[in-house]
Formats: sequence, C-alpha cells, structure tokens
Amino acid sequence: MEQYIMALDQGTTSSRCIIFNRKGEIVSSVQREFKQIFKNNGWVEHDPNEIWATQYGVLSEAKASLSIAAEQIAGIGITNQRETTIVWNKMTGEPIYNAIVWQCRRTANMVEELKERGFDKIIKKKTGLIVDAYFSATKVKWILDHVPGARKEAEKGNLLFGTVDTWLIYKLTKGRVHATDYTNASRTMLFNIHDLEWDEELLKEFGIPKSMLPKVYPSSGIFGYADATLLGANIPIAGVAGDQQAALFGQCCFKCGEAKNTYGTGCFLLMNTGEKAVESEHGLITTIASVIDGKVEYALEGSVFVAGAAIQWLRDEMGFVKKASDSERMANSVRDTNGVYVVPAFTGLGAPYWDSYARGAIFGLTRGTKREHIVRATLESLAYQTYDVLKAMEEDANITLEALRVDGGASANDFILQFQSDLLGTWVDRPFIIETTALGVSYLAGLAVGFYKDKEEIVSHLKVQKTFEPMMNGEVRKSLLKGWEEAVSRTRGWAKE
Ligand SMILES: Nc1ncnc2c1ncn2[C@@H]1O[C@H](COP(=O)(O)OP(=O)(O)O)[C@@H](O)[C@H]1O
Ligand SMILES: O=P(O)(O)OC[C@H](O)CO
Repeated sequence: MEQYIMALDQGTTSSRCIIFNRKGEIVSSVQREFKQIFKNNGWVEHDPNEIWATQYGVLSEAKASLSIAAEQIAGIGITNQRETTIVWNKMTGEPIYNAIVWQCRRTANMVEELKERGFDKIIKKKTGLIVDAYFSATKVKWILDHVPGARKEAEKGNLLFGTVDTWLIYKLTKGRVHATDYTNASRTMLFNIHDLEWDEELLKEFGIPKSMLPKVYPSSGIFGYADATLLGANIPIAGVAGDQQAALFGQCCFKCGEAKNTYGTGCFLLMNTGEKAVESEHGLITTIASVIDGKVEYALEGSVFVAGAAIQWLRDEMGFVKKASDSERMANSVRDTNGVYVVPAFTGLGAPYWDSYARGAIFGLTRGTKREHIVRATLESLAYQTYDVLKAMEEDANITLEALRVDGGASANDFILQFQSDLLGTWVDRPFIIETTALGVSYLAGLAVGFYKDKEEIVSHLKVQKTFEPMMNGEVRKSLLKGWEEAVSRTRGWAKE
C-alpha cells in the first residue's frame, strides 16, 4: 500500500491540507479561507475555533478525495502562521479570547515603553528579535491584562498559551499534548535562542507564568498522535515548523548563505546562517531555522507585514480585481504606474524599518491615474519591500545573491517576479511546487518516520519551473528606487498620536 505524508498548512488567510507522495509530489490539496476580524484600527484577530474547524474540514476532505486508508498516512506535518497567539482554558479547552494575529498592532504602546527603558537590548540579545508588537509576548500579556479574571486563572495554572501549531497539536491529540517546536518558540519573544529555553527574566517582565507554556521539541520528530476518532487511526504528528522556516526547508536551503523569499500574506526572506546566530546590524532578526537530531541551525530574516494581503485589499476593499490573479493582466495592460507608488503599510512597517505607526498611502495621483496604475503599483510594492530587506541581508551577511528562490501564493504572478528580478538585478527562480511551506514540513515529518533517508534525497526533488532574468536599464531602476524610498519615508510615524 502506497504511503503518504499529510501536511497541514495553517496560513494567515486560509487553512490548507496537502498530501504528498514519496517523490514529494502533490496528490491532493484542499484549501479554505476563513474570517479576518478587524475590530479597531490596526487590530487583527482570528477565531481559534474557526481555525480548527477549517483545518479539520480540509484534512478530512483531502483524505476523502484520495480514498486512502488512515494507515496509508505515514505522518502528519504541521506548519503555521507564526507568532499568532491563543490562550485557552486547560479544563474546557475553550479559548478565552480570539487569536491575536501576528499583524495586530494593539500592543505598540507596550513596545514603546520597553524601548524607553532600554529593555529592547536585553530582548534582542536573548531572543534575536527586534522588540515589536509582531511577536507573541506582548499579545499574551495583553490577554492576561484585559480578559476579566485571566491573570488570576493563569497564576492558578488553569490557562495554556500556544501559537497556532500548539493549538492544532492540542486539538488533534484531543488535549493530550501541549507542545511546540523550536522554530515557533523562537518567535514568541520569550525564548532564549542560545540556551534553547523559555527565559525566566522575560517571563517575569511580561508577567507570564511558566505553567502556560508548551514543551518545546525539535522540528522533526514525534510530537504525539492524532486521535483515531479524527482520521481513523492514531497517526504520528512527526514534523512541526513555523511556515517560513518550513519554506526555507522546502526550498532545500540547507547550506549557509542559501535564501528564499515567500510571497504570501506578508513577504518573508530567510537566509540560512548555519550553526551561527548572526546578529543583524541592518534591521533584520535572528531566528531558529530548524533543530534536527540535536543540531541547531539559525537564519537571518527580513519580515514584511503586507504583501499578498495588499492584493486581497485590492479585491475585497477596493473592488479593483475579482480574483488576485486578475491583477497580473491589469498590471500588464499599462506601460508603467504613471508615477504612482503604493506603500501598503496597513499594519505598520516591518523589516528593515520597524515602524508600528507607519500607515499605508498612495502617492503620485494625477487626473490621469487609472485603477490599472494603482493595481500595478500595488504589485510593484511587493518587489520594492523585498528589495529593501534583501539589501539589508546582503550587507549583514556580506554576500551578493546570484539568484533568489521564491515561493508562496503571490509568486504565481509573473509580473511581480519579473519586476523583482529587474529591481534586484539578479535571477529569480520559481520552483514547480510553490507550496514550499507544506512541502518543507512534509520533508520534516518524512525524515522523522523514515519516509526519506536524509537531506540529500530531498534535494534531488528540487526543480526550477521558471527563471526570471533582469531586463531593466540601470538608470530606470535607480530612479524608480529613489521614488520608492521617498514614498516610504512619507508614511513613517503617521498613526502616532
Ligand atoms: N496570482 C496572484 N497574484 C498576486 N497575488 C496572489 C496571486 N495568487 C494569490 N495571491 C496572494 O497570495 C496570498 C496567498 O498566498 P499564501 O501563500 O496562500 O498565503 P498565506 O499562507 O499567508 O495565507 C494572498 O494574499 C493573495 O492575495
Ligand atoms: O501566513 P503567512 O504564510 O503569510 O505567514 C505568516 C508568518 O508566519 C508571520 O510571521
């Protein structure tokens, strides 16, 4: 009987289940979008029960579509939107508040206060992170401070905290396992990435009892077993990683200096730095890339908060496109943006600016501006933001990339990738499978259950579908970048009182 790996990819906008065969090919894929809750300016929430319901829905559908027996699933891999924070009651298993999403800015003031006291330096040293509302720590504190009775319950040991991987493991094992992996732990701003432990000083600073925290495991290994009532057999959960680290693995960036950029809701550029935790001097963060067989590898990361989400905004709020993919045709229907720049700083700016108070803006509007120009400028903004983080990374790591490996939903858009290659002046390689997040965690799970022998076997699966080559004249590039730089500078600090 043929065996498969089931990858659960819980992203910011959708829950997905992809089943892979031994050759790393997709044999079934089901996806479902879920509700984004925008209660206040800059706030973003999800309903944890809807996250679970959609995730369970797609995994059941994907399995049914193949008509396979539960025993044919050799292992489950879980990969997830990172940092998003859920707190639930240990007795009832019910969340006490909505999931506070990584993009949410509600704790920006808390962050300011930490910076004023100089505590950001301690945080950076221990966690590799630039203090920001992006990470989980201030979100957990906010829940404990604002949900009536929460802090008391937490102190009694009645509440559990988890990122989305932890929530899914908990639901899949029917509350038997409260665990996470090192990559997800490294995004909480509570985890010491050098000692590989929850940090007592940080827990004290944020007032978070240790009893709330999940146990931390390597990314490839057995976390527990999905309950037989859910899938028809007790199936091992054998790999867990934050989605961007999973994509790094799925792109086979196993060597020092290898990097990938994922164009999903946000854009995340990660470079493997091997056993060395490189400290950035240009606004990037240091994070755990993977822990496998006791070996820790680190990465440098540039996180851009809004990328594909800007195209969803064009679709849902502006009504400029019916489907995200229509944006490509519209962008190509005009020669250029007619001087328009869109800076999609809807939830502030991440790397390399780290400005919680920046807000989105459209510049250069004239009486001749058409919606096609705004659509084109929105697509170009993904490439400009990537340019900014890649340049910071090249300076930190003192290297020049020959080619950028790309993936994620918006990497299906040829216009974006051609413009990306033009701006960077380097090749851009898109693989056959752009779902590298799910692919990566299927590799991690597959290694744990003996589906794959080693990384060498995995590398043999990597195939480039299309390479984009730079075609833009150097002077044009320079002038476009100058306009972008100016546009970004004018969005800075906008929402600060
Ligand atoms: N053809 C396309 N052109 C531009 N953007 C796209 C296209 N297809 C999908 N997207 C964008 O990609 C994002 C979805 O990518 P995905 O990798 O599934 O994201 P996530 O994991 O963050 O939910 C959406 O924000 C969507 O707007
Ligand atoms: O949902 P994605 O794929 O955009 O990823 C979100 C990131 O993990 C946030 O850090």
